[in-house]
Amino acid sequence: MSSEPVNVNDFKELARLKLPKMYYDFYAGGAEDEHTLRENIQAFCRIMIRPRVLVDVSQIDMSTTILGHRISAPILVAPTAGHKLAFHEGELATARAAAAAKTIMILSYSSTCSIEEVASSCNAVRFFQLYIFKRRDISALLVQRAERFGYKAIVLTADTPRLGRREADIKNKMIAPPMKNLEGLMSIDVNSDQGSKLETYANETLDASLSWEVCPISCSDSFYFYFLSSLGIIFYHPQDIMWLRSTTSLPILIKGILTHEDATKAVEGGVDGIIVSNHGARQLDFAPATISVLEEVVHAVKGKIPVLLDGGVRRGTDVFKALALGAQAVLIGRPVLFGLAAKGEGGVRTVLEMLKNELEISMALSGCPCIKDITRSHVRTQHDKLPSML
Ligand SMILES: Cc1cc2nc3c(=O)[nH]c(=O)nc-3n(C[C@H](O)[C@H](O)[C@H](O)COP(=O)(O)O)c2cc1C
Ligand SMILES: CCCCC(=O)C(=O)O
Repeated sequence: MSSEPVNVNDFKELARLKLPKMYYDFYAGGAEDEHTLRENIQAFCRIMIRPRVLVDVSQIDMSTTILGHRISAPILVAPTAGHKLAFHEGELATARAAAAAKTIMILSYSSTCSIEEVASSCNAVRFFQLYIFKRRDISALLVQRAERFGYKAIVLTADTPRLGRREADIKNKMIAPPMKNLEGLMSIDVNSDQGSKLETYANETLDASLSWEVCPISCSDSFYFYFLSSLGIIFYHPQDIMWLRSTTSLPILIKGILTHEDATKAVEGGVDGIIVSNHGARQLDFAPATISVLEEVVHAVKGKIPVLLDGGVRRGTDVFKALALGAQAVLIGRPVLFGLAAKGEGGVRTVLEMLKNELEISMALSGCPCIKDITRSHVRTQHDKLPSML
């Protein structure tokens, strides 16, 4: 491509030209037939915006607050593995770009720069994404390191009891990117010579028994516990989430929720936020497009905790649509990786700026000067029956 990129999608082609095929496929690919990968994008296209005119939009304020942290726009950096496969400075470059954009970066546990290196590289607000390993002591240690180094929340990814079948990675015999946080704790080498080594590594190490299973809350020394149980009232809590809580005082968000059933369990389980996500369509093919189930989750949550969304966000209008359907903010995954591969830190900055600029113009042209002005009535989904469609 000879000309400069003018939108986020242009970065994908630039990245393809720069990256070795194995890495490009790893970043771009989805699970199996990639039906959900396409749907994540196409479902946004089926939603129309209902603009209002003659609203004073001479000042647009995109700033918002997530878990008490003020950011310049509701667009966060999603946790993604292996940034050094894209650019030699890896997550340090991404973190600096997030700081420049005044937004939050969620660092993947499988980052190629460590929790500590990223913390000292910039003053972006950072969250830390976690998987729970069979070796729980290692997960607990990572959480404690993140907390000590100033990360502000733990994002527990719940959609990966096993790694999805990413067929390009299987064909390419994808190797696991070097995971700096695990140095000295766990080997990422696998014996197998077949298929995706990343998949083998993940399936050997991640704890697939993680569940919502509940146990009675253990506060046996509490007067209230005796009092309430004497009335037959007992509180039950999901024990795995309780375990995570016991390792940290940070807020916990659950990433990978797609149904009202799980959203309700998350609220009852006392988590601090939900990320509606299908892991960028890399796990279960034929999982629904995230934007198509956002409202279902938002209704179940009833405003008790923040709901965020990722998957297929490529335009400012996509951000606008997600906010109209009840998300507090969105996360972007691949656009950041493609920006990083194409132009390093500057590429990630440009990607974030492009989306912010597009959101700004979408708000202006829809008659929404502030984030809170974006409401459900600013979009029309295929399920809405409006007089204009009858
Ligand atoms: C190359 C790649 C690596 C990823 N690694 C992780 C990860 O380590 N942990 C995680 O929770 N999600 C991971 N994800 C999923 C993202 O956090 C996010 O859900 C997804 O990329 C959003 O969709 P989008 O790429 O269409 O924006 C990864 C996604 C990609 C593309
Ligand atoms: C075991 C590392 C998994 C990284 C990941 O979540 C992804 O590639 O989607």
